[in-house]
Amino acid sequence: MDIKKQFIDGKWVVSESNKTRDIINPFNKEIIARVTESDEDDAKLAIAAARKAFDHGSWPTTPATERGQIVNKIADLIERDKEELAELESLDTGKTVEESRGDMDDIAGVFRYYAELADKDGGEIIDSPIPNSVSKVVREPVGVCGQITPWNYPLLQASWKLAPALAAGNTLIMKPSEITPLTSIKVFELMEEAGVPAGVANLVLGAGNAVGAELSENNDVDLISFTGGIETGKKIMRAASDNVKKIALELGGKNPNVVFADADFDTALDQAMNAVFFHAGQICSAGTRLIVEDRIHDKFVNALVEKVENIKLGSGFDETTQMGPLISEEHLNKVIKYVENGVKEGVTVATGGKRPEDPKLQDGFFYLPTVLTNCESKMDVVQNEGFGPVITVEKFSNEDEAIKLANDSIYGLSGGVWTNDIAKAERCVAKMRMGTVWINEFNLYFPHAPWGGFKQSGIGRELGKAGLEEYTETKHIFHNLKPEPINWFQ
Ligand SMILES: NC(=O)c1ccc[n+]([C@@H]2O[C@H](COP(=O)([O-])OP(=O)(O)OC[C@H]3O[C@@H](n4cnc5c(N)ncnc54)[C@H](O)[C@@H]3O)[C@@H](O)[C@H]2O)c1
Ligand SMILES: C[N+](C)(C)CC=O
Repeated sequence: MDIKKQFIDGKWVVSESNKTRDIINPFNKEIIARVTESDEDDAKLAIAAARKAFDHGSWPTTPATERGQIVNKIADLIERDKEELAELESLDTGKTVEESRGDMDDIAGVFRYYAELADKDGGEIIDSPIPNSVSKVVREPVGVCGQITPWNYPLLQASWKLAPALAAGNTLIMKPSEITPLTSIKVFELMEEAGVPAGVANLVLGAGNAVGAELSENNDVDLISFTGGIETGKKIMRAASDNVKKIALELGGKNPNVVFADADFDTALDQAMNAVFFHAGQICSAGTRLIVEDRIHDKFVNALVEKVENIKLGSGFDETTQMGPLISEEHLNKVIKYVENGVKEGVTVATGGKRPEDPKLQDGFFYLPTVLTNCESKMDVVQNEGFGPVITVEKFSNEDEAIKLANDSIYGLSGGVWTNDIAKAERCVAKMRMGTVWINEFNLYFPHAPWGGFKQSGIGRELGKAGLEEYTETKHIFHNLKPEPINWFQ
């Protein structure tokens, strides 16, 4: 089997360590690829290449329009190779190819959005309070950016970092999750084809505690942008403090989905299911905390259980599959323990709560879609991010109680409210402490609107104009048109 390589200073190379890692298909545990395993030394080489390209290369000062054209070309190439990319993503993650195709459309859209935005901020003239002066504000690239991504949306999360970083004129080193590097490798080939100069975009592969830690602590890195779990985020924050790097953190969520009795029942039900069982619940913004008004609670739960029991599990390459496996054995075991713990806390398993018995699913990391009822806000199962196909259900009797339950979390990534009462919806979302709130919708995102978390769900924003600003420094330039001595010290 060919060894897939890392990309440093415009060259595809194997790690000096000569170590490799096998990439596993979570549907059947087959080895689908073998990749070079980068280590700290590879990360240092990649950082040095990015530093050189930033300090001495042309990319930061290339006209923004030209940078935008290259970013746009990357979008063209992603669209050209969409099917190959989608199949790779599904092989690597287990998600259905249909989902992966949707991801690839979103990803191309992200590159196009930032290509378009690249030359739109020409700076700002300030009305200077000082006579005979010009005061202006410009935005410049931050410098060398370390970018670390998770396994659940490998290329989508990468695109949210790559596209704005390149459009703003930075150089970068990306480290994808060691479990799912395949589409990132492919997109670096496309970036090379699109004309991104050598050293501007570097790719290292390998473990977080080696390569990721080096990117986070190295003094030649100016910004670290991370998407992943809260505990890793805390480590990165600590490591980044040595040279006071800029940090952008997109962390987990434990997202409330509040359903009032006056909501459109069938739509709220369908979307509540989609909010958590899509991609087997391995979504930061999954609506894992269902909070239902007591008047409809039993009817809603019964209907949910009936629908959930019909979800079809299988290979992401089977067109009839609705839900694939979890990403790995390690993660499956975490989900099993998470539900077991809930049972010890006193929840009722309304459906699921175990691995499927279907003989065709025994080789994959499958877990049945699970509904847990009789849940209380203080329980670990309600507070901790299980990151699997598991929904907890709580009930409320009035608006204040619904908001209190929704906000009872260390996280603040996203949340939804279902009601046909417009004023009630607006009152609720005004009080919900989350970076994204949906009214009569769940889990929707697009490049134009910012994404990120309140509270411990993160720092900073991706997507939208804010996602580009993360990759810029603001500089004030003051020009005295009539300099004269001050004579203070005479
Ligand atoms: N907020 C968002 O937009 C968003 C999006 C996707 C995923 N997530 C979160 O990601 C998590 C799931 O992803 P995961 O399991 O891959 O997360 P993770 O934190 O285990 O790993 C994420 C990345 O960090 C690297 N890493 C691990 N230890 C490191 C260290 N010490 N220093 C530097 N890097 C290190 C990993 O190798 C991987 O590339 C969930 O919590 C999910 O909510 C958040
Ligand atoms: C940010 N999102 C929703 C694309 C993936 C979260 O895991």
